[in-house]
Amino acid sequence: MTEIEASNMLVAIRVRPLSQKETSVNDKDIIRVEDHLLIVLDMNDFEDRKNILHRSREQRYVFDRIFKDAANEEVFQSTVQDLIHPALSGINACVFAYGPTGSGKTYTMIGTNDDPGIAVLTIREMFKQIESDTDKIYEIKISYVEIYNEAIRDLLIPNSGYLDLRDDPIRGVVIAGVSEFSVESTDQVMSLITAGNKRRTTEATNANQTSSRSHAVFQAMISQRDRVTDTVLDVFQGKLSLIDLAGSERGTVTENRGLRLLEGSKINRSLLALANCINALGDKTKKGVFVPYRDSKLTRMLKDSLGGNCKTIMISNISPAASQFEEIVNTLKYASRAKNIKYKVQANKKLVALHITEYKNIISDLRSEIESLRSQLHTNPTIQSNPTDFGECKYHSNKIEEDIEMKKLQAEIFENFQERIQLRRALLELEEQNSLNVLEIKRRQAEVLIWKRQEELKDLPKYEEGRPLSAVPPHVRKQFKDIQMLKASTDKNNQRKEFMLVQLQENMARGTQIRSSIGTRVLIQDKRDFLELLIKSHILEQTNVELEVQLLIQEKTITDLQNLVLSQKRLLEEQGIDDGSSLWNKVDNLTPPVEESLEDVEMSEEELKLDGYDFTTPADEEEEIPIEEDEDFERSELLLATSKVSADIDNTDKEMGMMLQGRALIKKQQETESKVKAETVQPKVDLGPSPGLGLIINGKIIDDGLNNKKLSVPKAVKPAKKKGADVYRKKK
Ligand SMILES: Nc1ncnc2c1ncn2[C@@H]1O[C@H](COP(=O)(O)OP(=O)(O)OP(=O)(O)O)[C@@H](O)[C@H]1O
Repeated sequence: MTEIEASNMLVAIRVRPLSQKETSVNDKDIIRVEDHLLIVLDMNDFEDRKNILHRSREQRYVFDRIFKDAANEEVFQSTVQDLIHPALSGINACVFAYGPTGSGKTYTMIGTNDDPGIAVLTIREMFKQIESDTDKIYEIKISYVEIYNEAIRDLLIPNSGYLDLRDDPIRGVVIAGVSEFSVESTDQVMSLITAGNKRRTTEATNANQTSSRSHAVFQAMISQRDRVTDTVLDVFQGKLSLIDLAGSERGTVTENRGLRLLEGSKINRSLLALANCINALGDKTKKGVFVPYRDSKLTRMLKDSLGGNCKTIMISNISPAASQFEEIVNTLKYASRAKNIKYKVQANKKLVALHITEYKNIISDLRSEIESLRSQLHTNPTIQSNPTDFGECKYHSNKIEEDIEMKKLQAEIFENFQERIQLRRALLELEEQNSLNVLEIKRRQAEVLIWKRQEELKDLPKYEEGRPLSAVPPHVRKQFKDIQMLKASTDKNNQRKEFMLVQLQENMARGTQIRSSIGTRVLIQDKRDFLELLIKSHILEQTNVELEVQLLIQEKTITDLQNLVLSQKRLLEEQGIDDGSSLWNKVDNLTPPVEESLEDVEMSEEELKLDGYDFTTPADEEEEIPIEEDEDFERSELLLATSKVSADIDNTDKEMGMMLQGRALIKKQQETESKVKAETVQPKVDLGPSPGLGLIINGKIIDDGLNNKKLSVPKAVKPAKKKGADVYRKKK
C-alpha cells in the first residue's frame, strides 16, 4: 500500500466586521490579529481592569490564515486560488465555510455584487486558466444541491423532489439523479448559481435576517485530456466542491421556536456528525478509530473531502462581537481540531478479502427478500385475480385515504430499506477499520522487534530486565504509544459495532412487520404495483452491491495485503529476526515495558516533532470541546424523538423467523469478533472511554461524544527510581 506524502487540511479564520445591530447596542470588537495569532479578548478586561481577582478568559489561537477586515478577493487569493490548478488536473478539492449563524459564511462563499464571493471568484479563475491552456480540452459539469432537514434537493431545477445518496464503486458517494449542467463560461455558471440561490431555503431568525437554513453544496466535475487526436487518451477527472454550511443554532441566541427549532436541531445534528468526524480524524490520540461518516447526509457527502484523496480548505467564520464570545471560542476550537486532519491518497482503499463474505451476506439477504416478495406476488390468488377487487381493503373506503396510506407505506419501506443498507455498509467500514488497525499494529510491532534485535547486540540490559521506558529511543516509544492507541480504538470500534448490530436487528424486525401489514393497508392493484416497485428497488440495490464486489476484487487489494506481509517478513528476515516460523506470533507476544507507564514518559516536543507530530494546537486544546447543552437544544431533540416514535411501527410482536435470523446474525458477528480479538493483542493498560467521538444511530444522538471523560491511563505503580548507572545493570 503506497501512501503519498501526507498534508494537513488548511484552516483559515475569517472575522467579519461588527454588524449595524451590534454597533447600535455598543457591542465591542474582542478579536485581535497578529499574523498567524488570533487573540480573543475577555470583555471583562475592558470593564473591570482594576479587579485583580478577576481571572481573564483571554484565548490565543494559531491558524494558517487569519482574515480581518479583508475583502473576499484577498481571502480567495490566499486560500482557494491554489486549488484551481490541481482541480483542473484531476485532483479533488473542497472548500467549506463553517461557523455560527450570522458569522458570514454565505457572504464568504457567495458575496455581493461589490464583493463577489469564493464561488464566483473560483469559477472566474477556473475559466481563465482553461482559456490560457491551449494544449488541453476541458469539460465542466456543475451541480448545486441543498441539504435541508436531512433531505437533499436539487437547486438547479424547479420543484425538485428529494434525492438520495449512493455509494458508487467508481465515483465514491454520488447524488443519484442530480442534474448536471455542462458549462462553458463564467456567465453560464453564474446564472445557474443565482437561480439556485433563489431556490435555497432561507428564513429570518433573530441572529440573521436571511439565515440559510440548509447546507448548500456546489460541485464542478472537471475532465481534462490532451488536445491530441488518434492516440489513446488519458482523461483526468477532478471534482471541486464549494460548501456553504448552515449555521449552528443555539436556541438561546436565535430564540427559535416550533419549526425553526426542529430545523435547527437537524442542522445541529449534521453539524454534530461533522464535528464527530473532525474529532475522530483530527485527534492524535484516536488513531484507528472508526469515522462515523454515515451519521448524516452531510458527512456522507463530505467523506472524500474529509478523509480521502482531496485537498480541503475550511474557512471558519466568526463575528468579532463580545456578545458572541461562546460561539467564537467553540468555532475556534473545532477549527483547531480540523488543523490536524491529514490526507493520504489511498485512504479509501478497501481490503477485499475481508469484505467478500460480508458482501455475500448482503446479497443473499437481498435475494431472499426478493424471493419472498415474488412468492407473495405470484402465489397469492387474490392478487392474481381481479385487479379492481377491493375486497381485501378493510380500512379504507375512500380513495384519498387510500393514497395517503399508500404513500406512508412507501415511505416506511424506503426508509427501512435505506437504513438497513446504511447500517450494513457502516458495519463493513467498521470491520475494515479494525482490520487496518490489526495491520498497523503489526507493522509497528515489527519495528519494535527490529529495534530489540539491534539492542540485543549491545551490552545493555534488556528493557524487560528493568530498563525504563525513558531509556528507549523516541521513535520506539512512539511505536509503543501508537500500538496502545490503535488497540484502544479497536475496542471502541467494537463497542460501536455492538450498538449497530442491535439497530440492524430492530430494523429487520421492523421491515418484516411493514411487509406483513401491506395486505391490510392498501388496495389489491396498488399492492401489486407496490410489490413490483419494491422488487425492482431491491434488485437495483443488489446489482449495485454485486458490482461493488466485482470492482473490489479487481482492485486486487488482497495482493496489496499479501505484499505488505511479505515485505514485513523480508524486512525482519534481513535483520535476522524471523526464523521462518510464525512472524505474527512473534510480534503478538511483544509487550510494552512495564517499569513505567507509557503516559509517564512524555516525549519532548522536539522528539515528537521529529516523529511528525504537529504542535500548532492552542494551549487550551486539552479542554473538552463544549456542545450545545442548552435547554432548547435538548427540547428539540426530545421533539424529534417523540415524532419518530409516533411514526414508528410497533414491533413488539417479532416473528420467530426474524428472531432466528437475528440470532444467526449475532452468532456470525460474534465469531468474526472473536476472530478479530484472536488476532489482536489485548491491551495491557486500561484506556477507559475514548473522548470526542459521538454516536448517532438512526438519526438519534446516542452519545454526543463530547461529554465523555478524557482519555485516562491509570498510572502504573512506579518502582523506586534508580539513578544514573544503576538503571543500566550489566548483562551477565
Ligand atoms: N466580511 C463581511 N463584510 C461585510 N458584511 C458581512 C461580512 N460577512 C458577513 N457580513 C454581513 O453579515 C450578515 C450575516 O452574514 P451571512 O448571511 O453571510 O452569515 P451566515 O454565516 O451565512 O449566516 P447563516 O448561517 O444564518 O446563514 C449579512 O448581512 C452579511 O452581509
